[in-house]
Amino acid sequence: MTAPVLAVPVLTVSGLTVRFPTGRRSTVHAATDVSFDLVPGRVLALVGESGCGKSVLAAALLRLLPPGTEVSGTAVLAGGTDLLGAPGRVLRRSIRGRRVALVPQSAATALTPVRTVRAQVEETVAELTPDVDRRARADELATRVGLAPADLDRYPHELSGGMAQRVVVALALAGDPDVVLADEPTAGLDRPLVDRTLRLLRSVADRGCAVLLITHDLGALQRTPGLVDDVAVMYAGRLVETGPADAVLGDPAHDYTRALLGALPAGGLVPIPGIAPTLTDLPPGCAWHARRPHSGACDGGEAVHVAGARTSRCRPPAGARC
Ligand SMILES: Nc1ncnc2c1ncn2[C@@H]1O[C@H](COP(=O)(O)OP(=O)(O)OP(=O)(O)O)[C@@H](O)[C@H]1O
Ligand code: NI
Repeated sequence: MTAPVLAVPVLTVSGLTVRFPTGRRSTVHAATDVSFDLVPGRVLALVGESGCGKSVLAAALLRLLPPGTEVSGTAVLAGGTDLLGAPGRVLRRSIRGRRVALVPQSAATALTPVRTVRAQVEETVAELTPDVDRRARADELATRVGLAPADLDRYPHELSGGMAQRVVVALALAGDPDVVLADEPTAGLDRPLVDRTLRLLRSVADRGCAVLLITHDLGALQRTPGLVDDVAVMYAGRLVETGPADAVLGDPAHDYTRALLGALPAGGLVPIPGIAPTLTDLPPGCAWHARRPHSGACDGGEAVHVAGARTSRCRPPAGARC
């Protein structure tokens, strides 16, 4: 019997906490004590309702949050650089785009309308890898994301939404990053394009990148098994459940994950009960418990239960040790 190959993370996020002071007594608790690993060749989907802190998490990792934001915790790349602690100069020169790249939410706003796509891709190539032939590299990146090199000679408005989305993935791949953070890359796309974009990100991981896919489209993950490897469920700024995708989506441990799945067409379109908490005014203890006090599905505590590769707050997954 061969021993299992241990996956070595390329990015280890520990205790990431983000606070936006918004007034004399008011603070947005956008992310609280978030920990996860990103592993080469794997896609981790970060899911949760609108406003739960997903985008803030990605922006924190790239240090794109406004001045005055309070960020604590660590996010350590293989080799030792802490994304949250490294000087801005180091981030700009050797990390952003080169080791950690972002696929933004909207291709339309990421691309300049007045220049051809080729000009924009070649500019990024020249900036990140000045020694390579930029035209050849741009063509290679286009092919890699499923575009014809001739497509690059068009202006952004001449591309379909799906093609524009491919261009921003090509831009993210230009510096050959180890980590790709994709923030709602399928927002506003129709179902075939959602599936195509997700398959593209799967192929990016299959070539060795670690991918964080932020999405609230749980349905897309459910209808194509194998698209993502792992799932982290975020609620009110905290990860309430993490684990392999088939386990989390097929047999959720946390009541909130069950509620999210139940709100999908396949789950019966049951609205998530109660209202999402305000992140300036979180209850002590478990915020989901406060929303569903009589569900019997939560002990109201904050304990993280662990079973193999799965974790769940409040409610143990099968086989958990407490
Ligand atoms: N600069 C800021 N100042 C104050 N609050 C902010 C700031 N940026 C984000 N927030 C708040 O942080 C919380 C988390 O926002 P975030 O954009 O991360 O949510 P999300 O999970 O990505 O939602 P969506 O799925 O709608 O994109 C929200 O309450 C938001 O209003
Ligand atoms: Ni709870």
